[in-house]
Amino acid sequence: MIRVGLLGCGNVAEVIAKDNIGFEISALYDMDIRHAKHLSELTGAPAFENFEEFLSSDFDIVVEAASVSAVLTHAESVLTSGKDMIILSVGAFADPEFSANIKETANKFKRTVRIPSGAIMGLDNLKIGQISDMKRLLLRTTKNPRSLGIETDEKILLFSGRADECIKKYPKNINVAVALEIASGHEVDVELWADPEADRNTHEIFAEGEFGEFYLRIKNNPCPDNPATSYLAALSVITLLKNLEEPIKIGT
Ligand SMILES: NC(=O)C1=CN([C@@H]2O[C@H](COP(=O)(O)OP(=O)(O)OC[C@H]3O[C@@H](n4cnc5c(N)ncnc54)[C@H](O)[C@@H]3O)[C@@H](O)[C@H]2O)C=CC1
Ligand SMILES: O=C([O-])CC(=O)C(=O)O
Repeated sequence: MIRVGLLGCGNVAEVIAKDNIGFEISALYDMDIRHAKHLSELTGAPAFENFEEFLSSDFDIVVEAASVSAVLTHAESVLTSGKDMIILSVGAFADPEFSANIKETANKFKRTVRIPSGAIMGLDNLKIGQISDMKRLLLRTTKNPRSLGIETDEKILLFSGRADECIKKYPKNINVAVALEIASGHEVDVELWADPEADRNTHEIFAEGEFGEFYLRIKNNPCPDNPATSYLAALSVITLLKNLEEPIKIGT
């Protein structure tokens, strides 16, 4: 059975820890030790205060559900320690230097970094953008102002521009845009809306290219303890782990 070390023991990690299908939680690390200890009580896995001790303990793969800054700080040492990694805070890859360095390190140490589809769908076949022309790719995300850390009585456009700029301003809310960029191999335009009427996190994807046209809208239920994060993001990681060692892979 795959043994998982959780980097980040918040809201997504708790869903993963509770629904461990085909894998076991073997180590826990969070910069807030209380969060790691809470999951330790649920899973029986040890909670580490020191990142190096966490990393050298006995498990196969680090599942990151922490923050963009945690990825920037720790991803390289995870790979050099000989462990694979699943990265949910994919916004870190908007930094081209970091991205190139992780690719080089993963190659050198023969490790794999997997980026789950997270809070969106449709990512698999948008990869065709890597080999065929795509002339429009837009992500329109709408969340409740509370999730975005602001207050407003009316629906407002908070950001319109490139994904790599948006993730700098909203690192906890728009990782999906960077996932779209990596999958499609194209720049993504982003609109981020705050809507006080929104009780779900909605992502709309508009794509147009050599293949034809594509529109997708997903209305995500929020996670129980963090309305900014969609429940789907946790399900996506669990499903990725469940299928990790399957010999037949589905999806592009
Ligand atoms: N790719 C995607 O589609 C999605 C990505 N996300 C991202 O996943 C991550 C986890 O989300 P949630 O569980 O809802 O967040 P959360 O805020 O509930 O939990 C994050 C946990 O990580 C810990 N943490 C943060 N920075 C850390 C660091 N540098 N070192 C160690 N621990 C650290 C925090 O103390 C907290 O316990 C967030 O970065 C979020 O933006 C969330 C939803 C969708
Ligand atoms: O959970 C979501 O709907 C999207 C999200 O927070 C992110 O991409 O960072």
